[in-house]
Amino acid sequence: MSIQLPPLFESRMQRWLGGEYEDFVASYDRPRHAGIRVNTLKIGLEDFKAASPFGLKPIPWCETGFYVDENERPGKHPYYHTGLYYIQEPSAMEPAEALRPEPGDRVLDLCAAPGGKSTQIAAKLEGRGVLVTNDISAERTKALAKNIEMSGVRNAVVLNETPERIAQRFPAYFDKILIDAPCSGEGMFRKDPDAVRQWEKHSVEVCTVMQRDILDTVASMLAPGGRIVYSTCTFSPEENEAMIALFLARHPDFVVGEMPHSPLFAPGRPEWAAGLAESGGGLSPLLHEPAQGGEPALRPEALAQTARAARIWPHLAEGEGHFVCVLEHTGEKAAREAGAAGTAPGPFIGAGEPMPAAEDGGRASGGPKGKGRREERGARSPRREDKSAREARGRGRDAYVREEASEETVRRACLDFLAAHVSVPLTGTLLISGGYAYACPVEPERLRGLKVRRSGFRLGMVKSGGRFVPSNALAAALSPRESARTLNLSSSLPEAVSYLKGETLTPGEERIERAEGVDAKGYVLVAIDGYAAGWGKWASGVLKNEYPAGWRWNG
Ligand SMILES: C[S@@+](CC[C@H](N)C(=O)[O-])C[C@H]1O[C@@H](n2cnc3c(N)ncnc32)[C@H](O)[C@@H]1O
Repeated sequence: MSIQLPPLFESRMQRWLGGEYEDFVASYDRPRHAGIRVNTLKIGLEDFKAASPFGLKPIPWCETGFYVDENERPGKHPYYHTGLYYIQEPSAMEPAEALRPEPGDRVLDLCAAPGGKSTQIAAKLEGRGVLVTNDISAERTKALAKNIEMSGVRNAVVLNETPERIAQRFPAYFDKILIDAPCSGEGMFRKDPDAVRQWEKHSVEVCTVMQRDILDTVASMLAPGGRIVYSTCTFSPEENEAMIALFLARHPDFVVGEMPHSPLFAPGRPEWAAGLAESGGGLSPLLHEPAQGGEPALRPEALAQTARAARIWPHLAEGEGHFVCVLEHTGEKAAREAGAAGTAPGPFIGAGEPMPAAEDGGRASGGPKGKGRREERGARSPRREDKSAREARGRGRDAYVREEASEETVRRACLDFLAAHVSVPLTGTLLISGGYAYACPVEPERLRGLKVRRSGFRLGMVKSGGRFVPSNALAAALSPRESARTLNLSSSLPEAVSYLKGETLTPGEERIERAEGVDAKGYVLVAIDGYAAGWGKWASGVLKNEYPAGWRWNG
């Protein structure tokens, strides 16, 4: 075997798997499986299948997931940069499927970085409802925010907080919560040899204490009748079945729910956890703590429920090792009125004068722009549009400089920019935070005092001289028909990669597609094969590249 497994891990697995052990270890010598998940916020599934640069083989438990050949280098295609797909390990696609988020839900993804499952949840929300996505690691939330933004998500808040502090602000708030728990990572030994080295450090003992605390805190954030999905990428029963059974003992208002794809996966193994408790063995100190009333911590009826969880085994499925368990709250779900606290309060654009929405809301509708585009945009009066753009410029400079980008200045500049450049039905509260304008999908006061990486959909900021600079998050979330000006590049020509590398392009004026009455000079949405990538600023045949340094194509 090419991987040196920790001896303690080997002996434990041998004991539990018995005759299956040989097949299990043999899987370490087989190549790992690579997957991509189509981002339906930006492209329809059928459109992607038709346009895919890679051979696709469906992943049976995720409709939008496909096995791909890693040698085709999916991270090195312009479509990756336009957020058309996310590169994700196939088994890791199951937890968000089991969560079953629906448009309009309030969802928390607590341990979210770098954002594989958050982007999957966001696609399922279809831009409606709220996604609060969090990670305790400040460094890792940078990648999380980037992935959320590159995927064109408009209704997410990105936090960098402890579960306890989030719970103080969001009691009984969420319909669905995903805990992709920090774990000892045994299921990643094949994918990531470093996980073997990390096993001692992120030991089962340490992880179980963290997992117990996370589960208890999360329970207080779930609305009655809500659903939690708990997942790990490890095999140890202490972190899986035993963890769930201990949770059920402390929280009798939860039951283990059915897994949506259970026939595809192996069941949970309650008997392994029971064996640990009976032998007084096991690597978790929690197994030896008596529950309330002096009863044994692991109760048989709670353990029995964990057979309904799913184990994904590398020797039985085409994916790495995972454990996924659905926890359903038995309380009654309360009906929520549209616009009730915490849901998006409604369009804010144009100070109560929303621009007309694209017919389909503009999502998943990118694609090559048809003839009809100008007609659709014609719904917006070109005269009004021109006037508003002129006013924004005219009022501009001096006023902005004098006001030193006060919140009101940023707010006004943002609204002016949106009015002149995009027609997009934004909802939420227009919030100014850290100099940036955001469309915030939750009541802003909930975020007060929290460490926030993104207060919502980042729209842009005012720079010196009073210029409003739109964010790339705004560009990535638009479809070309929602932009006043677009330059469409072809993925089959070097210009697409040049743009993604941050280079200046020199497109002629005739290539700047624009709404009626809009001249070519100014901010242009740059799209690749009809899918938005970022901004450029066009003047006199030169497109200044505004693609952010941190997103650029390397190598
Ligand atoms: C398995 S990874 C998450 C992967 C992620 N869900 C995805 O799909 O891309 C676990 C994450 O939990 C975070 N974490 C660890 N302890 C945490 C805690 N107490 N609260 C929130 N996040 C935590 C780690 O920083 C790590 O990024």
